[in-house]
Amino acid sequence: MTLEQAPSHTPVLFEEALKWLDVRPGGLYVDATLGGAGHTRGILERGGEVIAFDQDPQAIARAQALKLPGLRLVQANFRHLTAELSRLGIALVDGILADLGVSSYHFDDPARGFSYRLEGPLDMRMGEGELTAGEVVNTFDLEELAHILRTYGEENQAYRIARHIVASRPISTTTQLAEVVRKATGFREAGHPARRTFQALRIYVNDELGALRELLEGATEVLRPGGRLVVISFHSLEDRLVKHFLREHPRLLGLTKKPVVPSREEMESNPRARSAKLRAAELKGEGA
Ligand SMILES: C[S@@+](CC[C@H](N)C(=O)[O-])C[C@H]1O[C@@H](n2cnc3c(N)ncnc32)[C@H](O)[C@@H]1O
Repeated sequence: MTLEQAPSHTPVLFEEALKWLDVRPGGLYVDATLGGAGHTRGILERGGEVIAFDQDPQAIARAQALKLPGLRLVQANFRHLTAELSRLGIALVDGILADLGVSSYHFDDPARGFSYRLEGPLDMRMGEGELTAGEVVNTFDLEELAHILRTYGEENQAYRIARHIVASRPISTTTQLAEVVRKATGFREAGHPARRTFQALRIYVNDELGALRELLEGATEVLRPGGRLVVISFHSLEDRLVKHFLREHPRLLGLTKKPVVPSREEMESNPRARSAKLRAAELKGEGA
């Protein structure tokens, strides 16, 4: 089964996330990444109330249609966590969950431009930002492009790929870009050679690492003492950022020495889960 064919709504590390979040009846939780509402439903089923964020209007609309009691929806980037909560009159919450990145809905919809296997426009915006992957690919200079591919894709052949991109302009679709990368790299490796290029563009277009940093900072301001922060990440850049933040923040107590990873069964049944890493921390008490 390819990534694109994975069931559209299978939440990753479902039981583990709810366990580390320590969901209690009557508690108030933030799901910073609503997506298909899988984790949100789990929290609601355990008696928690949820304020769920998603920057994608389609995710919000799908969840609205479910009319789930105990769920409040916020269409916003999670980097605005504290401002949005204060707009709702909420000072403190009992737990915050973030299941980062794009959802299977994004990969499955060729029009969103996330998949290098499905023909679509070079968009890759999760929310309503202005910058598209097409603009980056077609207007950024060689050095900028190579920097993006190296930094956010950890791509060894960044300069070579960037040179081919510049020489092949204009590039208007996902599969055209994938083909340019394939030619540039000489298709030597296992997996699709465009995977890292697509990851890099997506992270850059959505400023994923900047938003994550602000979410983590915000979380330390709105968690009640003893409240839990649980983050599931899908690539090493995110995981590194989360690991260091949880270790180094003076108000957080790390709960997971090593990241929690999916079972073999979960990895086999849901390919998207393969690279998932969960880390959890607790906000220290006032006197700690
Ligand atoms: C991996 S999916 C979450 C799946 C969800 N946990 C479930 O069980 O269905 C991530 C979701 O978070 C959203 N998202 C990613 N980054 C975001 C951000 N900075 N602010 C708000 N939403 C974001 C995406 O639009 C996507 O719908």
